Amino acid sequence: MDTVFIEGLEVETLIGAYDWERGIRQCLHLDLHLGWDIHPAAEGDDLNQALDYARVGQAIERFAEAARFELVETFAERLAETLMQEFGIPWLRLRITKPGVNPRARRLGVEIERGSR
Ligand SMILES: Nc1nc2c(c(=O)[nH]1)N=C([C@H](O)[C@@H](O)CO)CN2
Repeated sequence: MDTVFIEGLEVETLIGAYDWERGIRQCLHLDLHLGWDIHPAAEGDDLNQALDYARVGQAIERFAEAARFELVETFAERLAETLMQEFGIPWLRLRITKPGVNPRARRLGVEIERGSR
């Protein structure tokens, strides 16, 4: 299956399991690969047939704005459900990196794949 992707998207949200994290907003880095058949959009040169990555980005911003989770796992699961439902995405891979947690690690976070190709 073809994919539409968004890499290195930064969002601010309330996220964290510790008390000191419940009163601040932190940055998460998102990489998404979204399964989508691009043929209909390409044949008609028609945005209405495309998975509009601008609209997906806006939906992610809205989701992050409202989210109040402790774990990046929960953020990932709920965001995947939201995007698949709202846009009819059949499959996605989502990687979430939480910067600044461990200075000895280059990156840490979670990666999930949901749906079927
Ligand atoms: N697997 C996870 N481990 C940890 C998480 C998490 O969301 N998933 N969160 C924390 C803390 O919130 C940490 O990020 C604070 O710096 C610790 N481990």
